This record gives sequence, structure tokens and C-alpha cells, in this order.
Amino acid sequence: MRSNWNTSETILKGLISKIEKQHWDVSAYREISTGLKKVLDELTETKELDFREIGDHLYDGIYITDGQGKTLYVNEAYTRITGIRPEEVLGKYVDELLQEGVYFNAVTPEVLKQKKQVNAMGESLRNGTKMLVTGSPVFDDEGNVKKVVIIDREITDLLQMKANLEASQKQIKAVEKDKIKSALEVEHLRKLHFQKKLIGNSLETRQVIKSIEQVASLDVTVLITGETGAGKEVIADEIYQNSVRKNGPFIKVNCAAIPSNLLEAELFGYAKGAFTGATSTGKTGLFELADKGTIMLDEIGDMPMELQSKLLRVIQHKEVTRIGGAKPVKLDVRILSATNCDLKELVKQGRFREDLYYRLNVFPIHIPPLRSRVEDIEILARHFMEVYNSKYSKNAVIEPLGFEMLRQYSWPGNIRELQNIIERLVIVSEPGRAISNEQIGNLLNIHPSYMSELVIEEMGLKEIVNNIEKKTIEKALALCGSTRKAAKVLKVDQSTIVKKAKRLGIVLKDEKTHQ
Ligand SMILES: Nc1ncnc2c1ncn2[C@@H]1O[C@H](COP(=O)(O)OP(=O)(O)OP(=O)(O)O)[C@@H](O)[C@H]1O
Repeated sequence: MRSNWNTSETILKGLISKIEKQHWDVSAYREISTGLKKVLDELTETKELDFREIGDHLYDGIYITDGQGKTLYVNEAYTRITGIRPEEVLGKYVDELLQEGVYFNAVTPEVLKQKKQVNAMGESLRNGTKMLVTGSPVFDDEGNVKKVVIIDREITDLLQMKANLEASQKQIKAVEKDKIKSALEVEHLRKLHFQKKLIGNSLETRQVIKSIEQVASLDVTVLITGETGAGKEVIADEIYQNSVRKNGPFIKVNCAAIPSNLLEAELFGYAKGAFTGATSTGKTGLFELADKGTIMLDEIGDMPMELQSKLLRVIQHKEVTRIGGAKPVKLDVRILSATNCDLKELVKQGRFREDLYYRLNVFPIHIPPLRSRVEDIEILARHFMEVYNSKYSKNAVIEPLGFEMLRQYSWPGNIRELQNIIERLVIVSEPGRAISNEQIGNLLNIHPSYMSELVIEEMGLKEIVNNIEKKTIEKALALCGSTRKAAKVLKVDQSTIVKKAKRLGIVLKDEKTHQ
């Protein structure tokens, strides 16, 4: 085709020059000359659009045959994709090439047959390249197919990319599934953790619950005080659970459990290379981790003085500077602190900063010891029985007198101790038998002669209660010397003492003495 253009060009140029040299009539001369120049311009323009040149710059392969299937043209991309060189196919018929096995499948015969566009998937016999083949017919004025243009689009990379994409999508799905699973797990653990709701119905516990309700949703600092095992952490959990920060982090730090030389780095973190042995990346402190959430500083009374100053700065400026760090980091953290120490006393002794004490003690909640909220003991004991019966698949029960023994005990370890005792009682319980008072006494390490002489295994409850009543009244009479004084001590009417004494067989030796 390129040569055709060149020939036409040459011929036309010659013609124009010949015509220009003849002395023709001027108008004829102009007409021929203008017409020929126009043809020349068009030819030059067409030459500019040399489709071979363009074809060789296409990324897709092109294969063109005439209406009989004779190969007229292949571009460079065709050779790249199929591995078939132009000289192997040019001038040859597609049927012939199929017989020779140059390719095993061809779209051209189909296009010639169907006289419409045909699409197919192909694969090169030479190099295995996969391609999408589109064959389109080109018609002459009579509607006959004069050419077939085949476009081979390489899709090996595309297929590979698709496979990669599918693999990545699978991986993403697996990761997402994992993420959902672990989120559910965290939620489950969180729920389990927070299932330890604050239990109790004593006036004291109800007061604590009221305080929690008042303060939880307000973003204020709370100081929780109470003996060890009394439930300070349970209170902190309740505050967090009922606060607006309940979806944020909740970081608990036991200031007494971390050696004081490590506590600063734990709480405030350190910058990279802050000291010998510091990791190259530095360390994020617990305060930073608690950002947008809540931090509970347990055993705050054990915080060393030098850290107290730093903590005060964190509270005042709402920012933290890592050890060895230059820039402070802004913080949005709610602080709950807890202690079983008398912080006021520590302030007096100069062991706790007074300014920090006031900063922490914005809203104080005190949880009294279990011995002073006796009403809670049975409810808590029943709750823990349920928990451990279910945990150990048991069906242990405590009888009324057993609960009375639990109520009498002083519980120095508070609810933690009660929980522990109930767990042990459930473990040692035998099927079909209620937990004996002796078992309770053994665990509590109480063997008061008072109890052992009043409670005898084969006695019924009524008899035991009568026994206790009798001994109590006798003791009061002996101590007080009169029914009137004994009645006052026992907070009953004198007539009640007299009636009970008669019923229980207490001999009021000298009526005069006892009045
Ligand atoms: N009111 C309550 N209802 C149910 N369980 C409770 C209650 N109070 C405390 N507990 C349970 O008793 C145990 C001790 O409670 P917690 O850890 O809150 O005590 P604490 O005052 O923080 O103790 P410490 O000062 O030793 O840290 C925990 O297992 C807790 O779940």
C-alpha cells in the first residue's frame, strides 16, 4: 500500500509538471492543475494516516485477510502476542495455515461464513499466550465481505490479574471474617467481664449505686475508696460501662503491682532512644493508649511522689510528654482512681501530694466493708453459689443457719474472700447433701464454742434457734442482772424476756433481782 501511494504521488507530480510546461488554454490549464493538486493533497494526507505505521504501534494484534481468507497484513503486536512472524502467514490462506498447524483455530472462516462480528477466546500454540479474538467483516458496495479484520487482545496478564484479584479478595474476606470474629470475641469477653454487676441491696450498696448513676455519664474524675476486695474495681467497671466513653478503651493500671522504676515508662511511655535499652521505636504509654477512653489508676496511694507531680501535670494540661520526648501529646482521658489507703492521712504524712489529692477526689465514692453491710452477704453468697454451681456443674445449697454463720463472720478480705469461700464450698459439696455448718466453720476457721454447743447436727432449725435464744437471754441476764436491763440490751420489752424465759425454761431465780 505504501508503494501504491508513492507511485501515485510520483505519477501525479510528473503529470502536473508536464501540464505546467504545455501552453494550454489558461482556464483548462488552471482546472487540470487545481484538480491534480487537490488529488495530490488528499494523497499526501492519506499518506500521513499510513495504517501500517499506525498498526505497528498498536498494543493489540491485527490480522487482515481479503474476502477469500488470504492474509494481507499482520502488525508487530500480532507477532509479539502469537509468536507467528509475518512471512509465515502473508499471502497464505487461513484454511491452508490451519492445515499446516500454524494455528489450530481461526475466527476468519467464521466471520466469512456468518458475515458478522465474531468473538472467541484463543491461545497461541507457540507461547501459550491467551487472547480475546474479535473478527469483523468489511463489506464492499454489493454487501460482499471484502476484508476480515481480526484483533487479538492479549489477556494472559488480565487473567493473571483477575486471578490475583480473586485471591486478594478471598484474603480480604478471610481477614474481614477474622476481624468480625475477634470483634465478637472481644465483645463476648467484655460482656463476660462486665457481667460481674454490682450486687447487693443494703442501704450502703444502694447509696453507692446511686452515686454511680449520678457520676457515670458526667466526664468527671472519680476517686473510689474502700478496703481490699470490697468492690472498687466493680464500681469502676460500672462507671465506665455507663459512661459516654463505653466504646472507647478502658485501661486499668495497678500502680502497686508495677515496680516504681518502670511505672513512669508504663504510664507515660518513652521517646525512641530515650535511654540505654530503650527500643528504637519508643513506647506508647498507657495514658496515650487510653486516649478517648478511660484509665483506672488502682492503688493510687502507692504512686511514688515524683510520678505524682507528672500525673498532676497530665491532669492539669491534658497532655503527656514521653520520657525523653520533646513534644507533648494532647490527651482526652477520663481518670478513675482507687485506693484502700486513707489518702488524707498520706497527705498529712507528706507521702501524697495534696494538690493531686484534690484533683483526683472531684467525686468520691466510698464502698464500706462487707462486715458493715451484712444485708448483702446472703445475696452475694447466693449469687456466687449460682456462678460456681454452673461453673462446676454442681447443685450445692447452703441452709439458713449456714447463711447466719456467713453473716456472723467479719470478712477481712471482703467480697473477694466471700467469693473465694463460696467457690471452695461448692467444690467440696457432695451431691444430694447441703453444705454443712461444719464445712462452713472449717473454711472460715471459726469454731466458736458458742456455735458448736448450740448447733448439733441432728437438731432442727427451730430447736437450734430456741437454743440460741435461751443462751442469749441467759447471758444477758447474767451480765445485766435484771430482766429490765437485759430487755434494754436485747432491744425487746421486759415482758418478752419474761415470757421467753418461761417458755425456754429459764429459771428466774429471784424475781426481785430480775426486775
Ligand atoms: N457488689 C459486688 N457484686 C458482685 N461481685 C462483687 C461485688 N463487689 C466485689 N465483687 C467481686 O469481688 C471481687 C473483688 O472485687 P474488686 O476487685 O472490685 O475489689 P477491690 O476493692 O478493687 O479490691 P483491691 O483493692 O484488692 O483491688 C471481684 O471478683 C468482684 O467481681
